Parts: sequence; structure tokens; C-alpha cells
Amino acid sequence: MAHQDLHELLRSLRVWTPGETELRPFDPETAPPTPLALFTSWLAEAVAAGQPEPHTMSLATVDEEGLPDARIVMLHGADADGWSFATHATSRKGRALAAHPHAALVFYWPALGRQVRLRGPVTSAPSKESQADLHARSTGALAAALTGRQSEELASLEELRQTSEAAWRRARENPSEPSPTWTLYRLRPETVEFFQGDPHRRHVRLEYRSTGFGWSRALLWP
Ligand SMILES: Cc1cc2nc3c(=O)[nH]c(=O)nc-3n(C[C@H](O)[C@H](O)[C@H](O)COP(=O)(O)O)c2cc1C
Repeated sequence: MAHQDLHELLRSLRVWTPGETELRPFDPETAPPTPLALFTSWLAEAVAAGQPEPHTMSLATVDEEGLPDARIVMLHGADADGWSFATHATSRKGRALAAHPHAALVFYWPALGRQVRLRGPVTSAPSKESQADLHARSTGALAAALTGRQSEELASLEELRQTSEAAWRRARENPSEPSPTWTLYRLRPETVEFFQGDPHRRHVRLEYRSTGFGWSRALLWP
């Protein structure tokens, strides 16, 4: 596609159009006292609204050299201990988290015009818990973890196919085979921002800030 076509295409695309886009209003006065409670109801509403894959999120990290990176991962859980996701400790993100155990998570649910952003320190769960979390998931998830070598340079797709096929066989034959580098991480948020889009661009942004004992809340200009 020519450069000009791309710019024209981009200008023709819309996010929210007044009079056309219907987004439900969000009254921050009615928000619950904890971000976990609001997140739980927003996720349920995203599922009910038919948002595809609402449990996927961007994970942003800072690497050994202080440079940022981001990618999509799946949310494995959220509770008082934090929002959890899993990956290989030896992957790029795993190495970044070892160097800088802080991260940001971003959810975007376009069906509702909603975004949720979290920032905070990240800890890794003990190996036993990480393996139990993996073994509670699908055969495909275990096969992917057993394939391993995530983020290493791959010589050919044929090598991937052979390794993956062998990993699928092992996952089917031994559903509790460990994947030693597979690690469950928890981000314990210090701030959680809820963004409700508005067709007139009067987006509502509510930020929860951890006080150490509970949460304070503030509105932010959009
Ligand atoms: C929808 C979706 C879900 C994904 N979920 C995960 C996940 O839960 N864990 C994971 O390690 N990679 C997941 N990935 C792959 C990552 O985005 C990324 O390509 C991979 O983890 C390597 O990232 P890294 O090189 O920054 O470590 C997912 C990708 C997509 C598109």
C-alpha cells in the first residue's frame, strides 16, 4: 500500500462518532472502593458485550538497558495479591522483569470504549504454584510451554513444527510434565486507571492510588 493510501485509510477510520456510537456513561460517584471490584464488573460487562478476548492485555516492561517493550499476554487471575500472567522466565520479558521488576498492564475493550491501565511492582510465584497454574490450563498451553526457547532466534519453521509436535505428544501423554522456566507473575498495582470513552471526547478517567492501607481516587483530565 502506498504511503499516501495508508494516511488516507487512517484518516477515514473512526474511534467514536457523536450521534452514532453508543457508549454507556460511567458515573465515578458509583465506583466501588477498590479497583479489583470495578475491574471485575468491567471485565464481566466486556464479556457480556461480546468483546473478543477481553482477558488479553498489553504487558509493558523495561529491559536490562532501560528500554521499553510491550506485548500481549493473557490474564490468569486478579485478586488482593495482584493481577497475574504467565510466561517463560528466560524470555525477553522474563529477563526484563528480572532486571526491572516493575511493569504496566493495559486492557482495551472497544465494544464498551473502555481502557484499564495498571502499574506496579511484579513478583514471581514459587515454582510449584507456577506449574500448578500451567497444568490447570489447556493441552495447547502446556504444549506451548514445553516447546520452550521463547524469544530465542529460530532457525526455521520446520524446526518449530518438529519441536511443537513433540511437545504436543508429551503434553497429551503426561499432562503434569513440568516446564521449569514457566513462571506465574503477579503485578500488584500502585495505580489503576479506568477510562470510559465518550463520543464527545469527554472521557471519564478515574484513577485509584494505593495508599498502602487502602485506595484514594482522583479524576483525571482526558
Ligand atoms: C492473544 C495473545 C495472547 C498471548 N498470551 C501470551 C501469554 O499468556 N504468555 C506468553 O508468554 N506469551 C503470550 N503471547 C505471545 C506474546 O505476545 C509474545 O509474542 C511472547 O510472549 C514473546 O514475548 P517476549 O519476546 O517479549 O518475551 C500472546 C500473544 C497473543 C497475540
